[in-house]
Amino acid sequence: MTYLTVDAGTSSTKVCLFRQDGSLWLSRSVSYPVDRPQPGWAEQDPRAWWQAASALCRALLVEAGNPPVRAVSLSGQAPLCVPLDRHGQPLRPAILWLDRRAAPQARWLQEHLGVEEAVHLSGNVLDPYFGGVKWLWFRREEPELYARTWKIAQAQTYLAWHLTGKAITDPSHAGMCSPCFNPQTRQWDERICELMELDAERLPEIHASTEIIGEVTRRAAAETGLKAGTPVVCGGGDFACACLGAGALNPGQGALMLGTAGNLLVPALERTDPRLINTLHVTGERLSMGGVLAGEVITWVRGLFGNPSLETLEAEAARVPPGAEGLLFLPYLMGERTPVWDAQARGVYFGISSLHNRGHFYRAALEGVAFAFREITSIFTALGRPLHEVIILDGGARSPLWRQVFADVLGLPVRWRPTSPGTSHGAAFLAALAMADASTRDALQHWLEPTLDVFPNQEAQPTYAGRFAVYRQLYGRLKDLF
Ligand SMILES: Nc1ncnc2c1ncn2[C@@H]1O[C@H](COP(=O)(O)OP(=O)(O)O)[C@@H](O)[C@H]1O
Ligand SMILES: O=C(CO)[C@@H](O)[C@H](O)COP(=O)(O)O
Repeated sequence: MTYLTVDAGTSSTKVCLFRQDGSLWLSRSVSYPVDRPQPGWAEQDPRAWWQAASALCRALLVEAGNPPVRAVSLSGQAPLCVPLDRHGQPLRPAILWLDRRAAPQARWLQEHLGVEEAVHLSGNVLDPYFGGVKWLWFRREEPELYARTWKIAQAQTYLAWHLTGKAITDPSHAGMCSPCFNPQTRQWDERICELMELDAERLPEIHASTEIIGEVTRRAAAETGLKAGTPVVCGGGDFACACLGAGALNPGQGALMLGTAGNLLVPALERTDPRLINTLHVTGERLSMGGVLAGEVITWVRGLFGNPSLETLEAEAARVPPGAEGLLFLPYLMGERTPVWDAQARGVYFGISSLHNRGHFYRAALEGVAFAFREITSIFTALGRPLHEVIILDGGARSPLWRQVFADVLGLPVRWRPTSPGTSHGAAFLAALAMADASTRDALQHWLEPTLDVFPNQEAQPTYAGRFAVYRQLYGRLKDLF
């Protein structure tokens, strides 16, 4: 028996096949672009997710010799605006989590709902990043399309619809759709939807992440090679599945997910803080995270230099000393979320001199993302939950230099599981829980391989402390100029 996972990420869709003991059997992905029709906008064709998912399922099942699949589990990027018509067809390109076009709608909500009330009700500030704010842009700016909308989906909803014909989501996704979700009732907040003149009927049903939401239909079976009737498990946001898949279960542990986005995730905080993103975990408890731009920064810097290989860039950056000889990078290429919540902010290379070469620019980019996370670790410390270690996972975690930079900048051990598929591992474990093959979260420990660890290099600490002090001041001094 196997579990099959589908993860619709920002840069690619990944399909993985796991054995029932949790070990990875096969994993494949198909990449697609992010479209940027205007500055600050980011869109994607949702059909690319299903085309990739169905083709990968077929290929993987053939490659594995068509093993029985016990359940399929889903994860995806969020929060998005993906309006679907009655036939499940996308009415426009998906508005991605990266997209900050809804700044005027965030301002309208600040005036008519108020930030304090939004934080009180949903745990989160009012920013164009959040799903509900994006939905308000859609309803106001594209009323004809809104009138034809059956459901406003997430990537997970869209995959689930193709597999089962049902439009669902889960609390980890819904919590990112502030201010339209109430974490107390774990349902859409109808009062706020009414204020926004948004019809709550057009939102997907919320199910627990470990719930079986349906079965693979005959049509989906023909498209994917899965057997009709295979159970489909709800799953969760890629960030929440990453936190589970990292095995970050104990106080003092944080999961550092490095996809296009970077998320530093901590479950079960006693109190939330609006500088962070606050949602619910796939396990049902609270989940708080710092969210910054990560892999997108790498893709961008590579592109600037004509797309040399990551190995070449990494080797050049490794020859540059910690602190990049005075070159500092603010990674706010698409505005920034935590902790500054500023859609207008932009990236900055600061302190450029004629000494600096490509290796310096690459190293400064790696260090800039790590500094952004050091701001987040200091918030967790202030909340009484200091981190003692981070477990790093997903695309960017494959970089040995970045793992060392994180250890040095955060001053924490950085642990990594080389063969774990990160986010998808968490989604697969949700399938095991849903099928009652695992009964408690502790069973996850048996699924996870030992970590490969890096520790802070003491010699780098004074340099990074000094550079972080400058990093912290930079945004404050520049923010009125963006
Ligand atoms: N060796 C590496 N060093 C740094 N970044 C990397 C490396 N390998 C992949 N990445 C980054 O990881 C991201 C892809 O990770 P992935 O987990 O697949 O993301 P997503 O879920 O957003 O599709 C890309 O943005 C890429 O730049
Ligand atoms: O916005 C968030 C949460 O901070 C992201 O986790 C998105 O869900 C995108 O994830 P990736 O596609 O980068 O993995």
